[in-house]
Order: sequence, then structure tokens, then C-alpha cells
Amino acid sequence: MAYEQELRVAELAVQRASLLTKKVFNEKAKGELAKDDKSPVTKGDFGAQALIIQAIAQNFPDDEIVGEEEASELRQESALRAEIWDLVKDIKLDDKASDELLGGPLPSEEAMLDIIDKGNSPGGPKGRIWALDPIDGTKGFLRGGQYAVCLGLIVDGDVKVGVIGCPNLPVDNAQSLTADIGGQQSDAEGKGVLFSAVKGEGSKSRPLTNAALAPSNPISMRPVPDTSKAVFCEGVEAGHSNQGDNAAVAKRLGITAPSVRLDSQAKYCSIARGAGDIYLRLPVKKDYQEKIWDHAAGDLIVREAGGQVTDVNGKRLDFSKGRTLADNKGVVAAPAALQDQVIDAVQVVLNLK
Ligand SMILES: Nc1ncnc2c1ncn2[C@@H]1O[C@H](COP(=O)(O)O)[C@@H](OP(=O)(O)O)[C@H]1O
Ligand SMILES: [Mg+2]
Ligand SMILES: [Mg+2]
Ligand SMILES: [Mg+2]
Repeated sequence: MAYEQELRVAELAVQRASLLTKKVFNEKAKGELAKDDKSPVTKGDFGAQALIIQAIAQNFPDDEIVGEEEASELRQESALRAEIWDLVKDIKLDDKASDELLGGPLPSEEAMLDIIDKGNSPGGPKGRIWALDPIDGTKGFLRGGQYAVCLGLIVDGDVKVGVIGCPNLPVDNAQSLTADIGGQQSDAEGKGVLFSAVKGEGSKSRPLTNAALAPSNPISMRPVPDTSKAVFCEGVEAGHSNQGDNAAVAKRLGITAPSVRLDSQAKYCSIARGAGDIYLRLPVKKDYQEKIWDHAAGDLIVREAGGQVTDVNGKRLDFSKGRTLADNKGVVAAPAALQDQVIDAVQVVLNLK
């Protein structure tokens, strides 16, 4: 199997980081800060980024990392930094061999900041680059809804490995189609799914655990006889995708079922396992460039499960352009057999044809 070691390290690193995010999810005070672009970041985002980068750096020291977060604010916020270190230093998997594979604990509070800042690669078309979103859907995380810990390995611009941990998704696929899946969550019994894919080898899922990896099962998109029978997965945040345009596309496709709304790349994961069929992310702001860490892992997991992922012009997502998807606008993910029809409807609604 290709990329066996990379997959194992990535899955265990995401599983370990999810232990931290779950702790923070259940705390009332999540240590929220506002970044320069006004978007939120929490103790969970910083802590998970530190833990995952540590695992990558221990195992693949020459690889580059494009991580969403950076430590500059933490260098000034000593109280918050100490709280994060308090969490990070105690997080370990309950399986010794798995924990040792990740290189054990971080050395110190000071080192934690430098480790977070190793996620500063500019990305680009050459070499091995990990795209890391320590908490995707931070607004969902703060609201008590869905969120995801996402890690993808891009080699020479092509996504080869994708791993996404969804601590609040039900292990039972059938329960994922309920209307309140994106609403208030608890990570009680039966919650927590780890999705993964390797290029050319299909997608799979397994329950998230506190210890070694659980057994996995292959996943695939469900067959949809025609577009009118499809179910949309959409974001919750009106500022992240154009819900009016999404609704107009649904109407053109004859879709009457209500959309399943949930934050984060859990949308890619949901359609990849047949809990929903089409993920639309139509642009709200014309000049917004999507970030590679918001899509790398999900793009591969959907394509390896039988889907197609493109932008609104039907062009594949291009992960070789740096930290953003500079050459793409919006995202359309659907079963491969339906993609052309969905793109057609999107183009009509956006007046692109
Ligand atoms: N104007 C915008 N358009 C599209 N995506 C945006 C956006 N502003 C922020 N985002 C991204 O939307 C992601 C969440 O997507 P969703 O709404 O599907 O949950 C955020 O990831 P983070 O939560 O990791 O910051 C952020 O990167
Ligand atoms: Mg963010
Ligand atoms: Mg994100
Ligand atoms: Mg994030």
C-alpha cells in the first residue's frame, strides 16, 4: 500500500489532537481570540496544531507544513499560552505504541510556540507539503455544533493522503441525515468518526478512539438515480457560502428535500459516506480565496469515494498555488455521474453562461 506510514501517522495524530479538542469543547471558556481578519481562534485550534505538527516533524522532518494558525498572538498572551500548555502537555493516546509513534509529548511551553509556527510554509507546486486545519469550523466548535480536525499530504501539488476527524459526527451513518446534525452536540457514546483516503486506494472510516486505531470500513457515495433525489450538505455560516444561490441551484435540480446544514469538512465526509450527496460552497465575497487546509483532505476523501470535486467552473481544485486555492472559485462536490448537471445549474444561477 502506498503512503502507509504517512497515513498511520496522520490518523493517529488527528486522533490524538481530537482528545484535546474534545476537552476544550466541553469547557465553557474555550480561550477565544479574534484574529486579524476577525475570525475566531481558540485554545483548541492552537493546541491541536501544536500536537499534529509535533507528530509530523518527528516522523517526516523534511516535510513542509501549511498550517492555519500561527503563534504570534500567543507570544503576547502569556496566561492563555500557559492554559494551552496545560492541556497539551497532558494529552496522550492510551496505547503506548501509538503514542510513541507520534514522538511522545512536546518538550516545553516555549518549544510549543515554535512548533506551532512550523506551519508557516508558503506551499506551492513542488515537494511534500502537509495542509493542516487543526479545527475546521471554529464557529461551529464555539456554537457547540460540528467541527473537524483535518490533515492532508500534498505531493507535487497532488493530494495523496487525506485524514479528517469529526468528534461530533455519529458513528452510525444513518443518524447523520437528521435535521439537527449541525446543531447542539455532545460527544457522548456513539459519536466520533475518523475518515481517511489514500490516492488510488479508496476512502474509509472508523470510530475515533482514545487509544489505538479502531478497525476501518470502506465508504462510498450513495447512488442517486437523478438529481431531484439528491440531498444537499451546506454550511451553517451565511458568510462562508451563498445560501440564496445554493437554494436557487437546488430548485433548478428539482431538489425538494431540505439541506443538511453542518460546519466544517464534515460536509465532505458526510457525502463521502452517503449521508447527503452534494456539497455546494458558492462564493459570497467575489475576491475571497479558499484556503488549501479547508479542502485538501476532503477533496481526496470525496473523490476516492466515487465523487467529483471542482470549482464553480468545473475545474479541479488546484493545490499547487500556495496557501490558497488562488485559481479556483467556490466548491462543488457531487457523485461523479451528476457533476456535469450540477455544474450546469451552478453556471446558470451564477450567470456564468
Ligand atoms: N468569506 C468566506 N468564504 C468562504 N469561506 C470562508 C470565508 N471566511 C472564512 N471562511 C472559511 O470557512 C471555514 C469554515 O467553513 P464552514 O462554514 O464550511 O464550516 C473557516 O475555517 P476555520 O473554521 O478553520 O477557520 C474559514 O477558513
Ligand atoms: Mg479559522
Ligand atoms: Mg477551516
Ligand atoms: Mg481552522
